[in-house]
Amino acid sequence: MSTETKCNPDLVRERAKCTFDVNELINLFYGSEKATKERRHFEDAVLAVKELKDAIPEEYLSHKERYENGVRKATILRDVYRDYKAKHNRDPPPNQITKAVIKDISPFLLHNGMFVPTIAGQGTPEQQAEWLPKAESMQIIGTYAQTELGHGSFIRGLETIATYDPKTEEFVLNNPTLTSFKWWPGGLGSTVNHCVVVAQLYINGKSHGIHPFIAQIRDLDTHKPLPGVKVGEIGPKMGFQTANNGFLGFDNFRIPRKNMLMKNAQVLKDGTFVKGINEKLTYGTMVMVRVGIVGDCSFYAALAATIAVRYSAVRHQSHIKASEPEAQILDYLTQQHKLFIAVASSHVYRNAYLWMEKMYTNVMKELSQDKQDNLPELHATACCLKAVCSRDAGSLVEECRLACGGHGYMASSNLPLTYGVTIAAVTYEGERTVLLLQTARYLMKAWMAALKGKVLSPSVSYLLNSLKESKKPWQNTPEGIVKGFQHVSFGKVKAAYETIQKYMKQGKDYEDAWNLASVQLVKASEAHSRAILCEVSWEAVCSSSASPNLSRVLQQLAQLYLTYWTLETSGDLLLYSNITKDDLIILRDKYEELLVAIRPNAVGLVDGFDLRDEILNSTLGSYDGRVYERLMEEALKSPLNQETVNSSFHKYLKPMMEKAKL
Ligand SMILES: CCCCCCCCCCC/C=C/C(=O)SCCNC(=O)CCNC(=O)[C@H](O)C(C)(C)COP(=O)(O)OP(=O)(O)OC[C@H]1O[C@@H](n2cnc3c(N)ncnc32)[C@H](O)[C@@H]1OP(=O)(O)O
Ligand SMILES: Cc1cc2nc3c(=O)[nH]c(=O)nc-3n(C[C@H](O)[C@H](O)[C@H](O)COP(=O)(O)OP(=O)(O)OC[C@H]3O[C@@H](n4cnc5c(N)ncnc54)[C@H](O)[C@@H]3O)c2cc1C
Repeated sequence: MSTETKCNPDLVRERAKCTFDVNELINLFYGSEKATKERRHFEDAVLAVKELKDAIPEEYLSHKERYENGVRKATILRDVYRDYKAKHNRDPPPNQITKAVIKDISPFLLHNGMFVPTIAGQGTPEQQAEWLPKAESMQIIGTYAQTELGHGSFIRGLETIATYDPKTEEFVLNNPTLTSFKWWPGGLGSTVNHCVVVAQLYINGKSHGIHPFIAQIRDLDTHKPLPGVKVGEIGPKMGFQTANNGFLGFDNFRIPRKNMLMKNAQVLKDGTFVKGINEKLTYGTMVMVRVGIVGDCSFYAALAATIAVRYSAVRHQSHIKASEPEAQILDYLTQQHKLFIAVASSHVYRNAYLWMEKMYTNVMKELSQDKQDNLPELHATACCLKAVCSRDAGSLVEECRLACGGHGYMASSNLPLTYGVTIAAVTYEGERTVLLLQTARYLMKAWMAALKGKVLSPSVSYLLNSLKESKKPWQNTPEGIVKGFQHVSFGKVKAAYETIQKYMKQGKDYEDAWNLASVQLVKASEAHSRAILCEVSWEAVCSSSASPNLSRVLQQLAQLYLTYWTLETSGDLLLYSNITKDDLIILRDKYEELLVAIRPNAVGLVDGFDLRDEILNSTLGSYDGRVYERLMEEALKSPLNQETVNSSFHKYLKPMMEKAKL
């Protein structure tokens, strides 16, 4: 981190006000002092590589140049990872240094994030032994090719076909229609030479559902597409410019039988299909990534909050009192209302991620012993938390951007790109509504079980309690608010269920009744997610090992989250819990008190995310607060400022002005 010597005096004052030890917060957030040290050490090693520094900001490069620069840096970064592993005999610690290097999204994201994990999770030991060493060492580069032009959400509707030919013991891959073309996979455009292709399996004319296959699509020496492969890049997007998303189609492209990933289901040499214990295990990589996305949401909220809070401490505009100097914009309560929820939410998502990660690890362990009982709960929980956290994180980043006024609109603030990248998570890895409806299926089943008095899984057991406790008075405590959110979820689950029953009594079949109730079903899932986020984060704060000084501030943040959402969803609480108008007024006052209480620690709290200037990559958010200097320095890098008079003056402006004289 930079020293305080050249720091903006407002930030120096802010840091002096902080009531807790920032290093303690950093160590708590990242797990331990050792974890912090190792992470920083690795980040130092990456940032010491001169070739990773960009000569000019990415925004001035063409689409093609941006990609090429991204690949160049991704390969150097990969060497640093490899060297670290060789030296320390372990992988580098979890870190976000790719943000400092690639800025946008790495063309290797899908290789590391989905290609390798799919081989590890869906391959037999023999298949893992064949491909993992090559993939992990980057002898081969891959992606996860599932989505098609015509289908992304409904994966049973995918049209890519893998027909087994027992004579040659091969699968023949085909994309018979335009809509069957793979569309979106990261790195597919120009980077990868392999992919996991998700395709419909046909044996002797019979369909056996979708399965993952490994296909080599480009020559390893020339990188030319292999015969029978049509592949390319899909063009510019809202973000993900360097992710190199691509399209892909096969024309009678043959792959050996062993290239179907067969941990779950198998095709024997003679074409016999052996079903797996649960066909949904084929969707396993998506579950893993959905859990990871909750963690990503914590990072993006932290990044945006760090930029906006530091900027708001440096920025002065207007007066609170006419007699006093212009105020730091962070002193306006409205600004605190916009920003502190982003700080608080980052902690909430982090705790939810750690909680989900544990659930994921347990279920994976159980699956390895052929025990599947807790898989539905994992799937339902990962779906709704991914859906709610990504949408909320996107909104929080946008609110942080807006809170920086005009300068937040500058690319050099890094907030526009951060928004583009964060909001993508609402769609990828399962579109928000679609995932919430998956959770709703689970909730409806849980509700029916609750009505029968059955024992429910831990994440929905509150439905039973709420059934018993619906008459208890509201309590204006964090625990009371958590219960309140559970009552809202309970009320919405019950209402959605009863709506389905109502339509069925009117003669509709279950599917139509489901569709007619689906707005309510989505809202029930959202309420369920909010109840989980509130409960998990409050419990995490209460059981944390933080010192009293830090613990006080973390509790304030967690209470801010609870109170913010109570006020945001007060209508629901009035409808489904025993909260009263008076309780809401008390909580409104409490919320304002929390903003005021958190205010002196705002800069300390974002320093506690320990995001280096290179990761923030923002003129507005640097540790030293040299906002105006940086804005000007970055503007001067514009190619338009490298010449006094641009040629367009002579070509267009001057002739126009002269014509106007005639
Ligand atoms: C740590 C790593 C983090 C780093 C991140 C790096 C990577 C970033 C990636 C960024 C790039 C993005 C990549 C992608 O987007 S890849 C493509 C992702 N695509 C999707 O997510 C598609 C979404 N659609 C689906 O998942 C399915 O189609 C859907 C679940 C919506 C429906 O499937 P299906 O029609 O087959 O199922 P039903 O609705 O009929 O349900 C039947 C029952 O099956 C249960 N089910 C469904 N899915 C699962 C699952 N994954 N696990 C367990 N069980 C599952 C479902 O609940 C039903 O059960 P019941 O019958 O009991 O109700
Ligand atoms: C940046 C980015 C990167 C991606 N990377 C990859 C990748 O590497 N590999 C890959 O395979 N894919 C990738 N994808 C694709 C992504 O997984 C899909 O776009 C996503 O799953 C959504 O599917 P869709 O585009 O078909 O949306 P659609 O399903 O067409 O959604 C459109 C609308 O229809 C609604 N809808 C659809 N079905 C239902 C339903 N059953 N009930 C109610 N409403 C419904 C949705 O809610 C939404 O409002 C990526 C996408 C993005 C944006």
